[in-house]
Amino acid sequence: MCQQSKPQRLKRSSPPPSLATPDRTQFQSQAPPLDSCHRVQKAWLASRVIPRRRGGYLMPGGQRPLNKTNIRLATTISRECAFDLLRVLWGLHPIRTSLMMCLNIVRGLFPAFRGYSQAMIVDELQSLVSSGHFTWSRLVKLLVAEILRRAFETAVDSFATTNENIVQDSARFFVEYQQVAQRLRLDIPTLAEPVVRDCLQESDLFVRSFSGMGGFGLLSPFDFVQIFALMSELASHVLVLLSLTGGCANMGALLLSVLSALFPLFLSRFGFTPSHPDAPYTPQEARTAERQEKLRNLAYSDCHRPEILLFGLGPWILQSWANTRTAMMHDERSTDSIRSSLPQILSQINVSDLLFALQNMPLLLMFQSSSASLGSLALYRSSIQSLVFTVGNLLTTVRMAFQGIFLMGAFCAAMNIRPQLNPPDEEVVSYPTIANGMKIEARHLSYTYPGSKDASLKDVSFTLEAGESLAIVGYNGSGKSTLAKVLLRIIDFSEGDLLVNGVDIRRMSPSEYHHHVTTVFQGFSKFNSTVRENVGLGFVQKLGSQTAIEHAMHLGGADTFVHSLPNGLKTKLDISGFDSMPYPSVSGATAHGPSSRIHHGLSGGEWQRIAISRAFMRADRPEVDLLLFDEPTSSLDGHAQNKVFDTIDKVSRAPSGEKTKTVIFITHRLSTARRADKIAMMEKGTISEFGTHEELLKKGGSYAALYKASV
Ligand SMILES: Nc1ncnc2c1ncn2[C@@H]1O[C@H](COP(=O)(O)OP(=O)(O)OP(=O)(O)O)[C@@H](O)[C@H]1O
Repeated sequence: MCQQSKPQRLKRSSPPPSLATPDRTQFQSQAPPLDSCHRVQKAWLASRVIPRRRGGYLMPGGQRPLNKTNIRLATTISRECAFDLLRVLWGLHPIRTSLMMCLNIVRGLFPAFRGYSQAMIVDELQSLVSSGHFTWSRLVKLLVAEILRRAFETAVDSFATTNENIVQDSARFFVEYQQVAQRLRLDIPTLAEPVVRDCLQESDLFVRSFSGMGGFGLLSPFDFVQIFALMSELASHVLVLLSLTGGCANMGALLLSVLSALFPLFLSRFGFTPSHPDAPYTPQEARTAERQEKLRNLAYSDCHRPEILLFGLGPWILQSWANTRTAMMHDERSTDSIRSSLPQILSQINVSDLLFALQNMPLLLMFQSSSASLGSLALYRSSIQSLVFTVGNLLTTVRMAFQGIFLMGAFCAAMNIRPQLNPPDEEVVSYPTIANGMKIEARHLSYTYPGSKDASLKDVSFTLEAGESLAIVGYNGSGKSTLAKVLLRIIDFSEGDLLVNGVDIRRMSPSEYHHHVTTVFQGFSKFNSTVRENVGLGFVQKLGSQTAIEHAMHLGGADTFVHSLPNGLKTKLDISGFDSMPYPSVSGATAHGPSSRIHHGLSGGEWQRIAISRAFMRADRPEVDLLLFDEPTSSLDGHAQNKVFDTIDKVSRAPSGEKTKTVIFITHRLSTARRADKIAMMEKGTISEFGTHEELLKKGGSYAALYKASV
């Protein structure tokens, strides 16, 4: 299957007609050889082209017209990915899946079998009546036999449904897991590509089709089994009809039969059909569902992406999501097993359906003197109706399957998108550790944001020795944060070189590099969670350690106000500024405990202290060589600000006083900037002045002017 092979790297190349701008990224055309995954990507992309509309692409989820080109593309996708994907899904539960296929084919035979069996009953009754030896006991016996047959059918149906649910659940877990994992792997530049976003959106639709969220074109691979069932049903009806000889043209009897066929409908309208209320949502299930959704959103969220990448939260999110998903599936399965108990099976026997057995009574009475076989008449009638119905169903299913193939293609293509910042496997080098922190050499760096006309970084060059501290200052919009993101390997640069400890940063795996840095972003994340998680996620391995979290909060100056919060570390923080609504439960009580209703808001400065504490969760770890803070104290009072910079200084040194970490901070407070060993003055995307505070003052340039203005 595609996702088992090496993921494809995205590159800029000549765009397809619908992605007309030359800068747009599309799936890489690696030639030669054009491997199977790439063929799927190309076929999926081509299927979105709107014919005769230059540059026109279908919206994600848009229906592909049934034409020659799309049939060819669907065939390519099926050949390259569908069968492999089905094989992997089959491998999750080989026996149950085989059973599911067989049972579906058997279930397809039920309607014809039912009609045939009823015809036999009717014929039997006809011969009883015409022979003049009519006895009620014989009739009751036949009806009981029919009811038992129906009960058997229902039991098989129920077993098949339970089996199918188990198979579908594991398949669903598999595809959802793959999807969430892939989302977490992707970096910001990759996710910024429109074609990647569309692909992920269609892939998401495919994954959702496993949840039974129907709609046209949403057909999971396991629903394809339905096609087999329908075909076996169709074949059985055709066989029955072929086996019937001649036709009885008694219109009155046919009319009577049609009216009696409508009778069950009346019954269901007046509430005789058993209802199947949804299982109530317990508070525990509500909490699990809420957490699962929250983690899924976190994996999908763009605003949290930098910190997820930087703090390496991918595996933690994935694991936590998998735990909640498994718990939910366990709950659903136990509900299913309760449902499949004997009384439940019996209650599923449809009363109105059973009455079908009585439908032929009027016919019998009418034809008791006739030599015509009532059974064959009834069978002929029901087979014709079923045949028409089955053909209609089959056509709809095939049309949905056709659309489903393209969504499956999107899923296979999405699984093979390679994060742009990841170096090719053959070029990867490990992060080289050197003494005293991280040495950074930037040479003529330039960067333009996608879609922007002007470069945000232009010809940026500087060298920072390991253990040195650098303050980046400058006017708003001069490129300071952009430079920070480039240095943190959150975004790429278009031109120039960036060496870290003497090695090209582009040759390092970003996730490995991120182990050696910690940061506070200017627009840091506010997680919709407890204080504990908001701080502890800075070093997820210590998330369970109260001591580590307390220590980080102490360094970040957050301990005092956190201790005064109603639930201390367990206080849920409100990121929206609005109280979140409690989750309703069946009993009318909230799904949360009493304390969890409290979502506490924080001031800007308090949030900033939480973000600083998060960075301090790992700042003093030996493997962390670079501390980068983008305006970390912009909301703090002067006293707190000095304390934070004292702490940064302390953390960046060994107990002996020797510098062990490189520090970079961006600030607008020049009184703070002068604490740094070096200062970079940024103007219009470039470093206009670089040196010590004294050197720059002496120079009398932009920095000196800015400094004089600030004091
Ligand atoms: N995502 C983006 N897409 C396009 N342009 C961007 C984006 N982010 C920033 N820019 C532009 O890049 C330039 C540099 O922005 P940057 O955030 O690096 O400035 P800054 O020096 O950090 O500003 P401030 O002091 O206000 O924080 C600005 O002109 C800004 O408009």
